[in-house]
Amino acid sequence: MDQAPPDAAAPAAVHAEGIVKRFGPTVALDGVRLTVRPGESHALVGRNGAGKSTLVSVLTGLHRPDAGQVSFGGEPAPAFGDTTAWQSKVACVYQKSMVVPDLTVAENLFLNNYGLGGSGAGGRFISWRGLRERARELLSGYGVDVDPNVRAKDLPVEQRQFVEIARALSFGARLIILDEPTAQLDARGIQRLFGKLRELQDQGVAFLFISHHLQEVYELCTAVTVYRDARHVLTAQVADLSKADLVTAMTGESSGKAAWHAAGTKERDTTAEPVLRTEGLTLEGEFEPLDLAVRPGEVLGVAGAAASGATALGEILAGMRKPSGGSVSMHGTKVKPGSVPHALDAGIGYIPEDRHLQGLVLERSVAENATLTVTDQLGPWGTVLPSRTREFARTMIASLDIKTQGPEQPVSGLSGGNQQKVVVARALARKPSALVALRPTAGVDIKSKDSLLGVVRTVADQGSAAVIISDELDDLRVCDRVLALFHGRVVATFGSGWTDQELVAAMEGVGERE
Ligand SMILES: Nc1ncnc2c1ncn2[C@@H]1O[C@H](COP(=O)(O)OP(=O)(O)OP(=O)(O)O)[C@@H](O)[C@H]1O
Repeated sequence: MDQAPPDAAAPAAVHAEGIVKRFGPTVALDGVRLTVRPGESHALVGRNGAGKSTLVSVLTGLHRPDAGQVSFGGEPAPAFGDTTAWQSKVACVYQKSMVVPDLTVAENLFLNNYGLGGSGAGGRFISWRGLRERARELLSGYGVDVDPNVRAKDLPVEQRQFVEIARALSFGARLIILDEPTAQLDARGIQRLFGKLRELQDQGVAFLFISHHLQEVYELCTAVTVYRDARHVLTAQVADLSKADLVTAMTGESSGKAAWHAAGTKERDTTAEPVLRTEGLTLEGEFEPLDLAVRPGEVLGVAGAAASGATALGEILAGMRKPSGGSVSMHGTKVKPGSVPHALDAGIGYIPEDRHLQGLVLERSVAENATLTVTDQLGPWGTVLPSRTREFARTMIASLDIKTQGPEQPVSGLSGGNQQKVVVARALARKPSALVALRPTAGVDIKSKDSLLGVVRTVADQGSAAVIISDELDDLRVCDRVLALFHGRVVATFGSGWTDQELVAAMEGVGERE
């Protein structure tokens, strides 16, 4: 941490005090506070459901708090509903893009703000050339090297985030909230993002950083605030707080060492017939022909960063995409390619990466979502008995530690990490013979991560096969064997006992090991 210390005398970039927010019977925030100083990079951490996203909604004017005050730069927050005024104070870069995919970078930068880009005619006439020039100036002013003529949808995630940050700064905001900004970035992308954030901090921009990756908190942030069960627990300088103390503050328990369910805990029959097999499986432009064999009791890891082809592999195994060649078989029988129902019938359970697009029906209850794939087992002759659905959901809620008011609560009212657990519950509901998980712990807190990966390990120990596709080292630690994919090619194979450095190097295409 080599940044200059934030100016303690200057008014806080944001100060929130006594914030209370209720959703029906749920108290999401119970009198919490937060202060972020100019030029500071401040982490907000806590377990799933602790109240982080709710605070972000309050700080960005999306939710009106039931009690408490917010100020920016020493001035009271704008009136509720005055969107333009809020935009001039604060912006949040979400995992989900806020830019309009079909518009160019320049258009996105000056969306609702054309006067700035044009001739100053108050937005009545748009000077496209002026717009582009102004966009170029603005981006280079913040040191962002992105072509303003490119459509937003063609930008890599990292550059899209830069554009969103530049856009917020152009509205006058001096506080940027980053909600899990590294979720879709590879190691180099993360370093570039962090480099950019440090530069902006030196110019006095303040960041509130929300992440479940504690090592990123230690790398980037100067201060940290912990919420637990809707309450403020601690604010400290990162340098003064050990990781163990931070985890204790988050969980309320003395942490000890996380009990990772290590690979190879049980003797396996290495001659058993594979449950899941691929032969010459390939998707042109994504990955080269791949022969995989996953035996009962085995967890196979496929390690690969964004452009490795790993995601496409997972989607093909789940029947969501068609391969351009080769086959997938279950217990020796070929599975019809590109068909989710056939994959399900063959016994393949799938935990998708994006819970919103592929996982959940948000307005339906936890119970309904958790049982979507097993409605045929919930009552006689195709009926669905609500009592059985609820009972099933209760078991899942308990075993996965899902924080919810109960099985009847709509999934839209759950925190992000708890929604992800419902997706996992749904995949497990059918008791799959092969479980395919794509970055299963994205957005899940450190303690839940442990129990979730433990569930995958248990499913395998009970005789199923499991494939975990991820670039998260913690996800891969439960695996018995890990293949590293780089640009669509297996570049290394690891048994247990790999080091973080070796695996990262292989995923980045700079280390080879057979
Ligand atoms: N719209 C809503 N309706 C009902 N309850 C809600 C709503 N939004 C949030 N909650 C509840 O408020 C609590 C805090 O949720 P919040 O999303 O702020 O947690 P979080 O700390 O961001 O969690 P995560 O790390 O999982 O994203 C949770 O119990 C959640 O179920």
